[in-house]
Amino acid sequence: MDMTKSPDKAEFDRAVQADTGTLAIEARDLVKRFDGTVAVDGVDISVPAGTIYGILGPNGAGKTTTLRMLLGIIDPDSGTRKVLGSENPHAIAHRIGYLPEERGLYPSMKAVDAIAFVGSLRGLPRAEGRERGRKLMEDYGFGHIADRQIRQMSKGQAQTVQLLSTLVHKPDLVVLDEPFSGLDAISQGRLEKLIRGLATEGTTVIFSTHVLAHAERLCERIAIIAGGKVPFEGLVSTARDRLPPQVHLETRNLDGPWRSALPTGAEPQVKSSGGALFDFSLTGEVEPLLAALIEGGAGIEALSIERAGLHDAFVAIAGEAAARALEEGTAEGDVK
Ligand SMILES: Nc1ncnc2c1ncn2[C@@H]1O[C@H](COP(=O)(O)OP(=O)(O)OP(=O)(O)O)[C@@H](O)[C@H]1O
Repeated sequence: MDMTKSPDKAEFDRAVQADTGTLAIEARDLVKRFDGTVAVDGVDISVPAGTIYGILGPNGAGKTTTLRMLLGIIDPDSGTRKVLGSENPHAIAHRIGYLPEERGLYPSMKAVDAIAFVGSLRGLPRAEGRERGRKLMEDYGFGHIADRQIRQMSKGQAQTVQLLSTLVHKPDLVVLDEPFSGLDAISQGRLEKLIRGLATEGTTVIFSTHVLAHAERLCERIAIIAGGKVPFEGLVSTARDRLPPQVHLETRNLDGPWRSALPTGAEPQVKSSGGALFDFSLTGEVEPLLAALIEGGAGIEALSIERAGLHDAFVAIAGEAAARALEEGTAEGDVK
């Protein structure tokens, strides 16, 4: 599906620009081939400034390649990208923090020195980097290991230090490639909090993930990517609204005039107590349904109406195979 021409996306972009005048990232129709094989095939991305954005897809979908094109590490074969208002990502590198998929800091460096070193690559004087690095470590609850060498740290601790190093020069945009991979449940929760805090302070965050729950909890907008294509780009709520809400209804009575208010095909499961259970998709408004149930004497015992979750929306948008690949790519220990 060509989302560039999708009315809801075009409308949202216009609304975003009218509201804030700012998209931190605007990429259109990015294409990248490796040895003749298309890795990324027409990706569109619109990230409003100060928001959290997720690129969601299974292994090999094209997430890293997309992020690298946005950063200017590789150039697209075609398409356009504008990052923090610039069409040349290198010109604004000092305003970006990047956690690459490949992890690694110098093992012999102390944490504060490693953070200062990464900051210096983005133009921050080392002494200031060390000072800020210590503060970042303390704020994160890592003050007690600020002077420990990277080699003496656990994998998760070292990864967190690397993440903090991407923030030391106070970037306007933070790009995180699979930041949750390899972290235990508690560290993942703390990272979610850190990301939320960044956005609250006005920093734009874009991250890739193959775990739906992180995207669902954190993001305002997402791109769903599968096989290099983006079948959905937009608000998480818009993705969820692709599917009708699900109604679960329990009634004391089995029959009555109220039954005509239920969609055709909503077959009851008869309860031994005489009532019935119904599960069906809400096709119209809630109020008329509720009125018909009450006035028609259904005897409501329980009623819940649930919006579709991102998982079901993902299946509807990207298909069963992509959803299975997403789940299979979820490494053991990943927290959902
Ligand atoms: N430098 C490269 N040379 C050749 N093929 C590449 C290169 N980089 C990526 N690819 C291929 O492009 C496709 C997309 O890879 P990419 O790393 O962007 O996916 P991803 O969604 O980030 O997956 P993962 O989570 O596994 O890293 C894959 O088929 C991959 O094998």
